Formats: sequence, structure tokens, C-alpha cells
Amino acid sequence: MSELTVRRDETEAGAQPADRRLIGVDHVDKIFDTRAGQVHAVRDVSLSVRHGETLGLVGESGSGKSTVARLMMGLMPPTRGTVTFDGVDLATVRRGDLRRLRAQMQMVFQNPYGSLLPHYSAAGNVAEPLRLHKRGDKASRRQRAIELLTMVGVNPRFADHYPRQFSGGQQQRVAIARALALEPKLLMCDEPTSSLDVSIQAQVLALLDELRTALGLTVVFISHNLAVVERFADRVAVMCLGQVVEVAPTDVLFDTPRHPYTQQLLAAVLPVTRDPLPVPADPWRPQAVDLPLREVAPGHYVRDS
Ligand SMILES: Nc1ncnc2c1ncn2[C@@H]1O[C@H](COP(=O)(O)OP(=O)(O)OP(=O)(O)O)[C@@H](O)[C@H]1O
Repeated sequence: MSELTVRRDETEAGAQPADRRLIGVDHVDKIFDTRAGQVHAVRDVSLSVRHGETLGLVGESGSGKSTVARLMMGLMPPTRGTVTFDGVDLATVRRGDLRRLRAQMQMVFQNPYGSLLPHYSAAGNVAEPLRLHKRGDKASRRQRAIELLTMVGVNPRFADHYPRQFSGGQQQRVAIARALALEPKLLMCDEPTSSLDVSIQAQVLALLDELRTALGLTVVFISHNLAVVERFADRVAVMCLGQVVEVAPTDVLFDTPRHPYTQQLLAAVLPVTRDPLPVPADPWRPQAVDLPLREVAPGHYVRDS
């Protein structure tokens, strides 16, 4: 790791001192060139994720959540700005070092079946990252895969079953076991329960909850389901039209949402479980504005609109 370029970042809106950040996203834009023109998917996003914390990322479809997730994982470069992982600038890191860093960031996807290799058994799927990263021999990888399957609640008797032979919830457990195989620091969960039945969702969330505590994982949790985010995240960032419009500790954001978009988002879903929040008389219309986040209370940042 000594050859890695280490950036000591300044702090940013919603951020922590550099040494407490596992992920640092600083003034990042992402523009996609498409045949129909440019898509400005992410605009001046600054976010940090502390070691061991769970950051919830919410916002309507197309607001840029998955793009931010992919940028955080170094799966594509930002058009502007910097992304750091454990103090390392992902844009300047060497290819081999990036590969090693990527082992520390693993993703759990919405569709577990689509994310598993259909012709590999459950144990084969879980052992695959170990094989790719040349960890251990075949027997020890299988042994480790079986331990991981057991840890996530898959009966090792089914280790040689194929993904199609499992239920959706069990498939997601296998996918989680595979994500944990390389002992990552970061688990990027992109709608990890959206494709599952409600009762199964609760079980998978409980599992993720146990694992993050037991393994000290840092988690970025993307979800449309605000009730889940409220339960699961330590802090929440709200995205709209490619921008982060508000960041706050979860209880603060849900109790006192300050940005009109956040207020509308919460008002749209929360009356079922909480007292309804007032809907602004003149509903806020999303606009792509380039204004900085303002700190309205300690740790609570809002974009002026
Ligand atoms: N590879 C790409 N090429 C062109 N445009 C893209 C690409 N990826 C994302 N976009 C566009 O960027 C914007 C943000 O997309 P993104 O998938 O990040 O949003 P999202 O909030 O994750 O949405 P969803 O909740 O539906 O997954 C959208 O307008 C999307 O069409």
C-alpha cells in the first residue's frame, strides 16, 4: 500500500475529519455522454462515510443514488471532483492497487438471482471471489464458503445446490455470504431487499444488521423504502436531481426535515407509521441548482433552494 497516492482530504459538508472517513466524495460531478446528449447524473456531491457507520442514500428514481454508489466503489471515474477510499484517491491509484482496494468494497444488489453465477453452486458462488483473489487452495476456499453460508443462515446441507433451487431470500443470503468472502470494510447495499417479500425483507435486514455489528462493517444503504432507512441508517443523505439536498443524523432528518424535497418525500410515505408532516402549501419543485449545503444544526446540512 505504500505506493498508493494518499490524499489527506479537508473536511466537507456533512463530513468528518479525514482520518475518520472510509469514503470521501468531494465536489463530484458525473456527466454521461449519450447519443441523445449529455446526462448530468451527479452534481457537486460531497459526502463522507465514517468507518463503521451506515449511511442511507434516498431519493426518487433517477436522482443519482446508484451513480454515487458506483463512483464510491471506483467502478467509474467522476467527471469532476475526487473520490477517496480509506484516504486513497481512486483516480490516481494504480490498477493493481485498485483491484486490492476493490476487495475491501463489496456490493449487495437488488436482484440476488441476477447477481449470482447460475451454473455455480452456492458454495461455488461464495468461493469465487476467494479464487479470483488467489486466497487459499480449493479445499480451504470451500471450507470458508461453508462457514460463510452458515454465518448468513444458509444450511450447509444446501451448499451444493444451485441458485435457482433457493428462494429469493436464501439467494440474497448466498449473495451476502459471497460479498463477505474477502472480509470487506464496506458493504454497498443497493436496494438489497426490494425484490423480496415483506416478511423475508425483515429477515434479510435483521441479518445485515447483525453482520454489520459483528464484523464492524461500514455500510452504504440505498433504498426507496424510507421506513427501512430510518431503522437501519445512522445518517441519511437525500438526493434530488443529482444533488444531495440534505444530510443529517437519521433521527434528526426524520424528525425535522429542513429541505422542502425531504419534507415532501417523508410526507408521502410516513403518515402510516408516524404523525403526518405538513405538506408545504406551495410544493417545492425540483430544480437543478448549484448552491452549497448550509449547516443548520450540528451535523445537519441543507441545500438552499
Ligand atoms: N451509464 C449511463 N449512461 C447514461 N445515463 C446514465 C447512466 N447511468 C445512469 N444514467 C442516468 O443518470 C441519472 C441517475 O441515474 P441513477 O441510476 O444513478 O439514479 P438512481 O437514483 O439510482 O435511480 P433508481 O432508484 O431508479 O436506481 C438518470 O437520469 C440515469 O438515466
